Amino acid sequence: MTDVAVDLTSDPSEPQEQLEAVEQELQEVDAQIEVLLARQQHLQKEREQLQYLCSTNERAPKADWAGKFDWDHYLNKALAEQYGLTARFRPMQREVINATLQGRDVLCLMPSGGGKSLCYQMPALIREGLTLVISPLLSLIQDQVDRLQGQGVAAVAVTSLTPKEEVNQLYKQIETDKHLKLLYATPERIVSAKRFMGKLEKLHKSGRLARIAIDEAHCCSQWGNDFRPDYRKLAVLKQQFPTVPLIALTATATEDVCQDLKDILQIEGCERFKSSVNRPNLFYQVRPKPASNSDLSAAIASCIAEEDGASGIVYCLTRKETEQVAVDLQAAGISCGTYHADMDPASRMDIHKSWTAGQLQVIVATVAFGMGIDKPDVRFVIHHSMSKSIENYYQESGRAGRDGQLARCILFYRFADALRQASIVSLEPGWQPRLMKMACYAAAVSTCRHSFISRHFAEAPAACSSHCDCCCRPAGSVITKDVSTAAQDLTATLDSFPSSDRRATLNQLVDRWRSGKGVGISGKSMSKDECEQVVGSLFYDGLLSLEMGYTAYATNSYLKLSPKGSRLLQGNRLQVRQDIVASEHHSPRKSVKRRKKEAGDC
Ligand SMILES: Nc1ncnc2c1ncn2[C@@H]1O[C@H](COP(=O)(O)OP(=O)(O)OP(=O)(O)O)[C@@H](O)[C@H]1O
Repeated sequence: MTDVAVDLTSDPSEPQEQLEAVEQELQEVDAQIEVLLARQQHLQKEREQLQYLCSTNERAPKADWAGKFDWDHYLNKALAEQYGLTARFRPMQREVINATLQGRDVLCLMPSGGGKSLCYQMPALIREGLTLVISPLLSLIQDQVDRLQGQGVAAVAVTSLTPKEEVNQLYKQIETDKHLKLLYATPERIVSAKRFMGKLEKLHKSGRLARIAIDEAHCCSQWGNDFRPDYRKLAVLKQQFPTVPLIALTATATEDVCQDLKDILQIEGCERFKSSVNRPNLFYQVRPKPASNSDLSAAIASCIAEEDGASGIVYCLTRKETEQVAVDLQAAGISCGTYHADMDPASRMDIHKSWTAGQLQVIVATVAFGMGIDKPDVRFVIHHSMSKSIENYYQESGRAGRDGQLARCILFYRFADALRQASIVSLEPGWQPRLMKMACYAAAVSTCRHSFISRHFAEAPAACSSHCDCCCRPAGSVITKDVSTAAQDLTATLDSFPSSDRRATLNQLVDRWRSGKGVGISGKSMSKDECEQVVGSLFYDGLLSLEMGYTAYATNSYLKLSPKGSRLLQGNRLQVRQDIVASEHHSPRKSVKRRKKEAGDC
């Protein structure tokens, strides 16, 4: 910065020039002041955050979170009085609550239905101040607020559905009502409503913003199963309120996702609690999916008939499928309704309510029927088509058996569905390994399904106790078949496609193979279903790979010989698993009883 000396005795044209120079310099000074003020603000926040980290480290070096705390009595009392539960916490709940009450940032990984809501509601109930809860879904928010208000807890929500006049009223209440305990909002409100953030700032300054809870925190990560761009921007919360303890909760986060969400939410030094993902009361089963829609609907109807009228969900891939399956199930005498994103919100809510109240036995839905379903007695979740990842499947099927009683999770699978899913999700980042893993789960015939899921979430293999079809399968029901001749014929068939890309859709490949127009005749002797199974086996074993083709109207999945494939085929022998249990239909209750008698577990 230079000083400008104004000489008023010089040429009269000069003061004008000098004035301009002074004004210009003043503008520069203003700009610099702005930069410095912003820097000052940033440093003040950073100082606040560092002071907070130093003080929390001093206050609670490494507490025994399961130990005794001053507030134990109040927790037990609130559990009994507010929730009508007899002072028994579920695994990890007490530890999480203690850490957050101690002022720590917390990452809480608990399975679906494990009781995450209690972990942030309980501290809100027994302490002064307001807890801000960020939740992704309006229906989920509404459900929670209704329930809390029903228990006499002062909870409100500000969402896009709140009428404008009510928003103004709520903003006033947030400022003045010292008894308000929980404030629910969607991430969009944090990210785009400046006025809302302004209110939170004021609340923070007055010392009343007690904690922040981020439900379904895996939505922060693009590696997670439900990525929502606005969740990424929640970084602003720790930047604006560094001293306010933050608790992030999720049921489905792999290690990568955990790291990602800790970075995004800026809770690197948080306490992390993880309870096992294993849901021992769920019986997992995969059944071969019939090729025809009517056979499939009949198979689903027969699964439901085994349930003696108990409540359940059937997940389909598309809106059209939900409608067709619902018609078929109704024709089979099953009371059901559909739920998908194209329905108007009021109809969706009606169906949801009738199902929750037990007036409808089954809800046939797309995954739009998702987070926040809290019906404890769902006895079965049937997947008409595979999910796009293990995380998604775990979460969708996990809506069964939230009461801890035995429930069934049945997936109908055929290899074509993996390719169908691929064409739907192929624009999502990191979709291929996730889909591949899900296909491997579905195609497995002898790997314990509970262990498969546990390993996926980096846990030790779960003790299954015969709660999956693989562990209940009688010896000899799975054979290993030598399909090396078929594999060679199939490769030659792929080679007979135009040399520019040598790729084919599943139908093109199977049709040409069976017509014998490729090289070799093995395809001629097999049914379409068998051919599809062999192609699937080669895909899981890495001989075939996927390639996506995009046109203006459609996305197609093509199969190609992978580089690994041509290397493996040189040996000319290929062992491929072949599932021969097409006619096997387990009843888990019977199987579990039978297996317990046999006392031989997996
Ligand atoms: N300690 C407890 N004892 C008995 N029931 C409990 C306890 N804690 C929570 N619950 C009940 O368990 C059910 C599931 O709880 P909650 O909705 O918090 O699960 P969640 O972990 O958020 O599941 P999701 O991830 O599927 O939303 C609720 O009905 C809740 O009232």
